[in-house]
Amino acid sequence: MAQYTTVNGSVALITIQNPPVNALRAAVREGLFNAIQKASSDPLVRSVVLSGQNGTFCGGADIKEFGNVSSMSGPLLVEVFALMETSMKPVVAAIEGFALGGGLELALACHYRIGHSKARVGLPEVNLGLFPGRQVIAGEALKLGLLDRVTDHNTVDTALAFAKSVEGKPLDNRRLGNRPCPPLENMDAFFEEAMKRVRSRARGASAPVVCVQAVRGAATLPFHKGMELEKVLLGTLFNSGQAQASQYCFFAERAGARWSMPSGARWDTCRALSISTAAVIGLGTMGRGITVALARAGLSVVAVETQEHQLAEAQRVVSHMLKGGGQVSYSSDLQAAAEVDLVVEAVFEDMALKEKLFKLLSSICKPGTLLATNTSTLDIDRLASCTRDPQLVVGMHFFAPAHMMRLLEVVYGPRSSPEAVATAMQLGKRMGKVSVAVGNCPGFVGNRMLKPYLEQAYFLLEEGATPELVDAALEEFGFPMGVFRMTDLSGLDVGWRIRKEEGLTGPDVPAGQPTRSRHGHRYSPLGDLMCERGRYGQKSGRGWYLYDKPGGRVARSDPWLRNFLEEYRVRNALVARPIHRQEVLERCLYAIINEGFRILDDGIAASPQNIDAIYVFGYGWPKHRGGPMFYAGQVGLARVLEGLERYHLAHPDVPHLEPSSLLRRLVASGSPPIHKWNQMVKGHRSQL
Ligand SMILES: CCC[C@H](O)CC(=O)SCCNC(=O)CCNC(=O)[C@H](O)C(C)(C)COP(=O)([O-])OP(=O)([O-])OC[C@H]1O[C@@H](n2cnc3c(N)ncnc32)[C@H](O)[C@@H]1OP(=O)([O-])[O-]
Repeated sequence: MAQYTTVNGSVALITIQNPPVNALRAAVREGLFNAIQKASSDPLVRSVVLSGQNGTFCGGADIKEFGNVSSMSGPLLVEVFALMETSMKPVVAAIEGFALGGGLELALACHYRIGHSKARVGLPEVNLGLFPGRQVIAGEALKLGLLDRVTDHNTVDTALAFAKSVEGKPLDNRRLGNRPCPPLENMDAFFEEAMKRVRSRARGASAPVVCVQAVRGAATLPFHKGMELEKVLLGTLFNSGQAQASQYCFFAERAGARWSMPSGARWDTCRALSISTAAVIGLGTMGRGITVALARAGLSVVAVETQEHQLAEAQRVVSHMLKGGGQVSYSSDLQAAAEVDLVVEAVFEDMALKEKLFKLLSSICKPGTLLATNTSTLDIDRLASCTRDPQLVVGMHFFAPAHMMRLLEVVYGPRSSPEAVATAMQLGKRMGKVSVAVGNCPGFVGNRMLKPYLEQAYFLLEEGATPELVDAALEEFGFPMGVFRMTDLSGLDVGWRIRKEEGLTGPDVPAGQPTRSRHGHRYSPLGDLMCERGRYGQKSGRGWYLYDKPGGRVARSDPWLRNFLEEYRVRNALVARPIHRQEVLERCLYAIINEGFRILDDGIAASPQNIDAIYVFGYGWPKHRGGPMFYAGQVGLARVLEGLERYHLAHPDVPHLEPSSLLRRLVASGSPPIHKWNQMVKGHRSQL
C-alpha cells in the first residue's frame, strides 16, 4: 500500500500503491503513517520523497469507503497529514498524473511539491457534494503557489535530487499550518459578495456554499480553529443526502461503460471495430457539433451537406470552433461518404427523409461501414431495415450543443450487433462523453421520460399555473432551467413536428376529435397552439416568454401569454385554481420517475444508474439530487407511489400518472435499496 525504499543513502522514497488511482483507503493511510514514522526514526534517513505508483500521485480519499464503517479503521487522513507536516525531515511530494482532493491535501502537508508539467492538481470534491473547487494544470499551480517547481523530466528523480539538496534546512516556514493568511482589505464585504454569487449559482447545492464558509474560516481564523471549523462543516456535508447523491453520480457516470444488451452481449466480451474516418450528413446545429466532437477525438471527418449555402456557413462555423485543429473536409455530394468507417446522419427529424438516406448510404458506403443516426425519437430498426447490413445500424443520440454536452445515448435496435454497439460506445469514450447504451423505443430513455414531464407542465398551465411558477419550482429544485425556459431554448417547433408525425396534431387528426383528448386520454394542445401562432421560443423571439429579439436569451414575462391562457381556459371551461410549488414538483418529477421505472421494467435501460446518468448529463437534473431514480429512493418509494396514486385518482385520464408495476412491486417487497432494484425487473439481467 505504501512501498518504502532508501535511495542515495539518505532519502526515504515512499510510493503509494493502490491502483488505479492510488486512492487513500484505510490500508493506504496506515501504510503511509507507518512509513513516515519509519523515516522519522531511521537515523540514516535525512529527507523523504512521497510519490505514487504508475505515474499517478493520488486521486484522493477512496470514495467507495464513504458511508462505510471500514473507512473508520486505521489513521484518519488528517492524522497522516499532521504527522507528515510535523516531520523534522523535509518531505517532498513528487506529483505525476494528478493530485486530487485528499491527494492534493497530502501533497500540501509535505514541505515541498515538485510537479510534472502535465500533472493536474485540484480539490474537485465539490462534485462529490463535499468542498472545495476546480482542478488546474501544473503551470497554473506553480503560479498559484501550490507547487514549488515544475519539471518536464522524471519527476521522482527530480524530487530525489531536490530532497537531498534541502536536507538539514529549517522547515518551520515550509509548514503550511505556520503560514499566516495575508489579510485582505474589506474581508467581510469580499466574503459576503462571494457568498451571494455562489448561492445564486449553486441552485440549492450545499457544498459550494459551505465551501465559502470554510475558506472564510481559513482566511480569518488561526490554523487549528480553521481546521476545527472545516471538520464540523465537512461532517454536515458528509451526512447530507446531497453528498451521497453526488457520490452516487460519480459512479453512475462510469457505470455506463459496463454496458450490456438483453441478448447477454457485454462490454467485456465484444470488440469494437476500428474507426479512423467518419462522415457527418446534414450540417445543421447538431451536425456541426457532431463534426467538431468527432474531429476533436482525432477522426478524419468529411462533413456533407447538400444545400450549398448551408455548407458554406457550416464550414465557417466548424473551422471557427476547431480553431485550425482537427481534420475536416467538406462536400455537397453524398458519394464523399463512400470510403469512411462511420457515418453519422444528422438530417432533419423526418422518417421518410431518413429512410431514403439510409437506403442511399447503404448502396454508397463500403461494406462494414457503421451507420449511425442522431435521431432523438425515431425507430432505429425501421432505418436499419432500409440497409444492406442492419446489424451495422445504431443510434448515436447527441445532445445540443453536441461538442459540449457530455451525454451520448447509444441506441441498439433488435438487429444491431454487439460490435456495432461496442464501436459506438468506444467512440463516445474517445469524444469524452458519458455514453449509455439503451434499447430502441420512441424517445429511447431521455426523451421518453421527458414526454410525461412536458405533459404535466402543460396540464399545470391549463389548471391555473403560469410558466413562471412552474419554472421557479423546478429551478429552485436545482434544474438550470425550468421546463418552459428549456423548451423556449430548444424550440417549441421540435415537439410540434414530432406530435404531427405521431398524428396528435395537424391534418392527420380525425375531424370531430375533442380538443383536449387523444385516444381517450387527456391531451393539451397548448404547445401546438403556440406554434400555430409562430411562437417557437427564443428563435422567434416569443414563446412561453418574451425575448428582446429573435435569438435573444433574456426571458421576460409576457402579458400576451397570460391573456392567451385565460382565454384558453374560458374556451375550454377550465377554472384556474391556486397551484402550490409542491404539486408542481411532485407531478413533474414523479411523472419522470414513473416512466423511468417502466423503462427499467421494459429492459430499455439496463440499470437505474444508467437512467440517472442520462438525466444528470443530458437533461440538467441536478447532480446533488443524484438523478430521478436515486431521488425516488431518497424521497421513499412508498411516498412516490402514494403521490402517483393520489394524482392518478385526480386525473384518471392521464396514463403517465398510473403507478408503474415495477414501482408497486418494489414497494410491496419493502422498498429495497437502488442497487437491488434490478432483481425485481421482469426478465432480470445482470450488467455489473
Ligand atoms: C475527509 C476526506 C476529505 C477529502 O478531501 C475527500 C476526498 O479526497 S474526496 C476524493 C477527491 N478526489 C476526486 O474527486 C477525484 C475523483 N476521480 C477523478 O476525477 C478521476 O477518476 C481521475 C482524474 C482521478 C482519473 O480519471 P480517469 O483516468 O479518467 O479514470 P476513471 O475516472 O475512469 O477512474 C478509474 C477508476 O478509479 C475509480 N476512482 C477514481 N477516483 C477514485 C477515488 N477517489 N476513490 C475511489 N475510486 C476512484 C473510478 O471509479 C474508476 O473505477 P472503475 O471501477 O474502473 O469504474
